[in-house]
Amino acid sequence: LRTVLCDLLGITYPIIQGGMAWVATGELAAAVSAAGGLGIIGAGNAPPETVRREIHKVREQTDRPFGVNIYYMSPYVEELIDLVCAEKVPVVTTGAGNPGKHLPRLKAAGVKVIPVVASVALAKRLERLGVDALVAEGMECGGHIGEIATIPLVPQIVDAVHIPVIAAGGIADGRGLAAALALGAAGVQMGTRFICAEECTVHPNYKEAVLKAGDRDAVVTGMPGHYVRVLKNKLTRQFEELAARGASWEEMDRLGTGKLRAAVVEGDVEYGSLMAGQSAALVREIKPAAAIIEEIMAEAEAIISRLGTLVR
Ligand SMILES: O=C(O)COc1ccc(-c2c[nH]c(CNC(=O)Nc3ncc(Sc4ccccn4)s3)n2)cc1
Repeated sequence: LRTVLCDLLGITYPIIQGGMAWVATGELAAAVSAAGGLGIIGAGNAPPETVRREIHKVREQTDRPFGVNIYYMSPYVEELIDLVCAEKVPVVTTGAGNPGKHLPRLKAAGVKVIPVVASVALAKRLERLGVDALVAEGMECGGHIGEIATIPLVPQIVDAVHIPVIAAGGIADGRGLAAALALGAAGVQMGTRFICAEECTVHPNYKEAVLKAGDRDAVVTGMPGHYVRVLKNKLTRQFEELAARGASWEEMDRLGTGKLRAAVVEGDVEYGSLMAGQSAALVREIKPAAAIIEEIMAEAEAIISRLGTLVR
């Protein structure tokens, strides 16, 4: 099962691991890339020297393509663009902002640029600016969410652009990959599923919380324009109280700051921000990244061949 995405990025399987802040370190990205997917380092708000160390970790482990996700609310965006161009990072994904102004430099450095978008308008704007592909992220995803679910969003973006579209949001197994291909996507990006990869370096408590999550535990907190999907815990109840009394964005932001780190590094599952998507309830086991990818590919191929017989 190969798609245009495999040819565009030089990867074996059309599976991208999301560049989650604090979660997607070099260890995880290297394991996913070595297994034939595209591993991505999550730069988050980290300074360039930290990201450079993660890039070198990946390069020590594999020659396969990998990427860096640049979070456009980071104070280090300019330095990170310099870094990925200097390091000739094969792929850059971007989140929470518009990478348009950096495209000329990234393209000149031979970097493939794949922005994450949650709307058709932004998808069209970015295609016109010359990006190589797009991740269409439905609101089932973990972390900051848009307003449109994956099944309606992906085909609308597929219809609106001529570049490859990668489906994200609520996908964690071969059924999700088969569904994404049926929607016209050229591959999938998964975040929550890879939190429970053996090589992911988050605190075991965080992984445990994902394994235990049920269908209704990945709840939306925050306020209009700033919604974030996380696993229900004492922190989400504090956000609910703030929302109930009409707190300002600043108050919400103060409550949320440092909480993702608390969950990832200290394993604080009570008051940390356990960012995860609605697919958490589908993640039942911690496995090596290679096993996760192999299992998803086998399941998707079986479904697609069965669909063939059904249709025939
Ligand atoms: O219109 C424009 O100019 C650009 O507007 C945009 C608005 C939204 C997006 C967008 C949607 N989805 C994404 C990618 N998803 C995400 O970025 N998801 C995130 N989850 C949790 C985050 S919290 C965080 C991050 C770093 C450090 C610490 N905490 S970021 N980006 C992209 C562009």
